[in-house]
Amino acid sequence: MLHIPLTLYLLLIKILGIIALFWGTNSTFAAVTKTNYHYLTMVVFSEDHIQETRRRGRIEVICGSMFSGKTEELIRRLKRAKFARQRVEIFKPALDTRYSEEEVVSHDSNSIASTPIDTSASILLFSSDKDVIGIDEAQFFDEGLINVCNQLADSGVRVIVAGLDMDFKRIPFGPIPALCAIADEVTKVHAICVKCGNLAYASHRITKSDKRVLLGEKADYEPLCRECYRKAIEEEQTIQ
Ligand SMILES: Nc1ncnc2c1ncn2[C@@H]1O[C@H](COP(=O)(O)OP(=O)(O)O)[C@@H](O)[C@H]1O
Ligand SMILES: Cc1cn([C@H]2C[C@H](O)[C@@H](COP(=O)(O)O)O2)c(=O)[nH]c1=O
Ligand SMILES: [Zn+2]
Repeated sequence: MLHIPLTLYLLLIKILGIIALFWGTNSTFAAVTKTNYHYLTMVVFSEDHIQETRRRGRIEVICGSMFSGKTEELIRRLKRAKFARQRVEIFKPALDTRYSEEEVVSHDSNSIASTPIDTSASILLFSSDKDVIGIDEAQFFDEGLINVCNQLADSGVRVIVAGLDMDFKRIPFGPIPALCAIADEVTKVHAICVKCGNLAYASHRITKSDKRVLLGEKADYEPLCRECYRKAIEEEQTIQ
């Protein structure tokens, strides 16, 4: 097959796509080229850049199990906002001292400076004149966070919230479910199930403890898919 570089191929498809859009006939060529054009623009040019840079209030939620990449995705969006010279502030619950007291840190050691706070009300105190607010580990905040996020978004701020959607028992965690309901956009991310390699959606607790809040990482939790989670719980129940 003729080897054309990807960029040239994309350009060609784009030009053909534009011709096909104007052509407007129902010929097979037009239909196929239009489909290709829409598919490629969807897949290759999927960055929603306008939403990122235009100052418009909105709530984005990034949720999923442990190790699913929530913090990495949060840091990625916040760093891009900083590159766009937007005024960014990041909060995390003061109780989350796992990797650092001052920074938001991912399992892969990506980090960004943050302000640790005890209650959601403090967010409003530190958010004047900000364009973008990031909040990590939001499951640990009080229910007041829902109103705080709405207030910020209504006043034109882009709010990006990351947090666990479920606790280790798979019960919806803290303010996250309500935040998903009021969000403009929800991104559900997945880890890899450590037992079978499928997509994981739950955080199975390995350590023996029934407390809802138990800070930890790989020694205490493992990401599992639905089937492996069910089997793990069944095994635990037969041992008891
Ligand atoms: N089972 C796993 N599945 C996916 N990523 C994993 C797994 N175990 C470790 N990781 C690492 O965790 C990183 C994601 O970390 P992070 O963004 O802090 O996740 P989260 O905030 O959702 O807990 C991945 O890039 C990967 O390097
Ligand atoms: C499931 C579950 C988790 N936690 C804790 C464990 C970690 O310290 C954080 C989650 O961090 P991550 O960035 O999502 O990996 O929450 C908890 O206290 N209770 C739970 O049920
Ligand atoms: Zn599995």
